[in-house]
Amino acid sequence: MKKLFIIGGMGAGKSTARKALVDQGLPHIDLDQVGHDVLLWDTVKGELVETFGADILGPDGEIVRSALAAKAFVNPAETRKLNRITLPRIEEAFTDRVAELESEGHVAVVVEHSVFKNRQTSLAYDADVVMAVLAPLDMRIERAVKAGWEEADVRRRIAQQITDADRIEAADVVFNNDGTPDELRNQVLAWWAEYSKGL
Ligand SMILES: CC(C)(COP(=O)(O)OP(=O)(O)OC[C@H]1O[C@@H](n2cnc3c(N)ncnc32)[C@H](O)[C@@H]1O)[C@@H](O)C(=O)NCCC(=O)NCCS
Ligand SMILES: Nc1ncnc2c1ncn2[C@@H]1O[C@H](COP(=O)(O)OP(=O)(O)OP(=O)(O)O)[C@@H](O)[C@H]1O
Repeated sequence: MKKLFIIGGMGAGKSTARKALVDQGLPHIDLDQVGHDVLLWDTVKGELVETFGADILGPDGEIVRSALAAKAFVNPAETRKLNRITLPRIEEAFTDRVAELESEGHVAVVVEHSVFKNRQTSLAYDADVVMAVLAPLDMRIERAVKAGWEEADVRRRIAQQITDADRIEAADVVFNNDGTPDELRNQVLAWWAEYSKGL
C-alpha cells in the first residue's frame, strides 16, 4: 500500500488537496485528528498536565486544546515539550491504522501531515510520495483566519513549523495553491491520473 503524504503549512490547502484524492476513493488519515485522539489517553494527559499545568484541563477532566495551544506554541522549547509527549503516541496510533488499511487491501492511503519535519522522522520515513501544498504566507494566514482561527495563534503555530523552502526540498511533487481551490484540485487530479497508472 502506497503512503501518499500531503504536507504544507497552516492554511496552505492540505485538506483541499486531500479531498480531491479521497473523492477518487482513497482512504485517508489526518494526523491532526490522530493527535486529538491521543489527547484522550491517560498517559498522554498525565504527562501534559505535569509539563504544562492542570489549567489545561476543563471541568470534565479532558484537555482543552485551545488552553494547551496557548502554552505550547509560545516558543520552540515549549513546542518541543509538546511534541516529545504527543508524537510517539501519534506514531503508535498511525502505525496501527496503516496496518488495518493494509489488511483491507487498499492500494494507497493519503496521509495529511501538518507537522512534517523531514523524511527521516519516524512518521514519514516510509512515505512513498511526499506532496507539498504551498501558498504565500499572507494568503495562508488570511485563509486560516477566514476559517475561524485567531491571527496571533496562526502566526505562533507557523513560527514553530518548517518553511516552504524546506518543504520543497523534501517533496517529490509540489502543488501551488495560490489560485482557486479548483485549480489546486485539478493539479492534484492530474498528478493522480499519471501516478495511479503505475499501481
Ligand atoms: C496543541 C493542540 C492541542 C491544539 O489543538 P487545536 O485543535 O487547536 O489544533 P489542531 O490540532 O487542529 O491543529 C491545527 C494546526 O495547528 C498546527 N499545529 C498543530 N500541532 C502543531 C505542532 N506540534 N507544531 C506546529 N504546528 C502545529 C498545524 O498547522 C495544524 O494543522 C494540538 O494541535 C496538538 O495536540 N498538537 C500536538 C500534536 C501534533 O503535533 N499534531 C499534529 C499531527 S502530527
Ligand atoms: N485556493 C484557495 N482559495 C481560497 N481559499 C482556499 C483555497 N484553498 C483552500 N482554501 C480555504 O482555506 C482554508 C485552509 O485550507 P485547508 O483547510 O485546505 O488547509 P490546510 O493546509 O489543511 O490547513 P490547516 O493546517 O489549518 O489544517 C480552508 O477554509 C479552505 O477552504
